[in-house]
Amino acid sequence: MASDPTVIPVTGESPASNYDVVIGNGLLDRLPAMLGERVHRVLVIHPRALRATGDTVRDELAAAGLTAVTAEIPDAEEGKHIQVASFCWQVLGQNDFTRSDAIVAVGGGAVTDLAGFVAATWLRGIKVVHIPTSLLGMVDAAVGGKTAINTAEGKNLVGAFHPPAGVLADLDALGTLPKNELLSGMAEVIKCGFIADPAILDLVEANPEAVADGASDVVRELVERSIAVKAGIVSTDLREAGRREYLNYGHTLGHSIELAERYQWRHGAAVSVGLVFAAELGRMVGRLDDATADRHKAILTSLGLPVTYRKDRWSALLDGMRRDKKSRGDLLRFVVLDGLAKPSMLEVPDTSLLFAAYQEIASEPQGGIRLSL
Ligand SMILES: NC(=O)c1ccc[n+]([C@@H]2O[C@H](COP(=O)([O-])OP(=O)(O)OC[C@H]3O[C@@H](n4cnc5c(N)ncnc54)[C@H](O)[C@@H]3O)[C@@H](O)[C@H]2O)c1
Ligand SMILES: O=C(O)C(=O)C[C@@H](O)[C@H](O)[C@H](O)COP(=O)(O)O
Ligand SMILES: [Zn+2]
Repeated sequence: MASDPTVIPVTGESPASNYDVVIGNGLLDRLPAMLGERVHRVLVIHPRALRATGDTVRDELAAAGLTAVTAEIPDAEEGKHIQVASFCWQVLGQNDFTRSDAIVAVGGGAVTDLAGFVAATWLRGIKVVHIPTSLLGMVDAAVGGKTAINTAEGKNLVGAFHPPAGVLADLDALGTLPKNELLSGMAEVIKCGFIADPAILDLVEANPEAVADGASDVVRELVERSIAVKAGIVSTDLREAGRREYLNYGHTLGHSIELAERYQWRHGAAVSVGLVFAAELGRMVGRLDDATADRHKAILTSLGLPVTYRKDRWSALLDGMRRDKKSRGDLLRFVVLDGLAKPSMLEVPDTSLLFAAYQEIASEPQGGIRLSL
């Protein structure tokens, strides 16, 4: 039997921008109240693959007396494109959307990133509510207000901070999520374990089978703990002036792998390799103990997530990492651990250190195929 929803509050930059992340089963009846009384028109943005869910959300809004239209966008990273944003702006314009209207994003992290970006830019900012349907969307992308599209030069290079008015994480959605997508989301869950909440790591290690079952109580606890980590950080540093950078653990190399793979790797798979790389960096500079460094590879491997990448791609990866948002001029910056749940920043003026750490995770080219998740 489904238990009561859990509500995790997120503090915004002003009291009016505080919002809730609600975690539970079937939560759609809460959507009209989350949108608020002033909203009359709603654009529901969903990927082609989730048309039925998008239609259900539209019908729920219509039943509540709102004017609801849908915009169907390409699936996954193909949706995070300027032409897709432009298509959504066109739909908003043709339907006379005003500043008191809203967008509802229904889908994985790619959809919440794109829809959030459209909401941030239409009339310089309208309300958005996220209904994440993937594990990764629930534990990470829908929370915290980072929105983004990709460009030819790299991942998430254009975007805005635009927090949602609320998030409805309906765990029932995980029932149809393919297993590789569930595991991709687990990479971000494990990231939260290493940077802030080691109980997450203990839970994953103790329950390998339950972790792969989206309906398990273990997955619910992992979702709640991960959202609590993210909510705690973004509540104090929305615009990434400081500790929000820790949420980027594993992403400097991870995003570069996604670009090198033309977005054919799942985000979490690329982050998984990036986490092991960051652990090796931390170990090499003498900050991270061997046991915690080794734990990265062990826990990610136990889930079937990749922990190595092609050695012939180093130069392209380095180019990609230079465009990471944590870079400052020619200086590359990485999140590393000084110990379990002790994230810190490492400035790397000399790329030979990065190359040395990369040797620890480099594989023959065929490794990339085996690990594409
Ligand atoms: N804004 C942030 O803070 C943040 C955080 C983490 C990741 N991200 C971004 O999120 C994206 C990754 O998110 P993702 O892993 O959810 O990818 P995704 O949105 O591409 O979804 C993955 C796949 O799962 C399918 N899917 C989603 N929900 C489903 C369901 N319930 N049933 C069946 N299929 C379903 C989607 O259609 C898609 O094919 C990346 O673009 C990443 O950069 C953003
Ligand atoms: O919320 C954050 O901050 C994060 O860094 C979370 C990451 O998991 C996420 O992938 C994010 O989109 C990366 O952001 P970027 O600033 O490196 O584009
Ligand atoms: Zn991420």
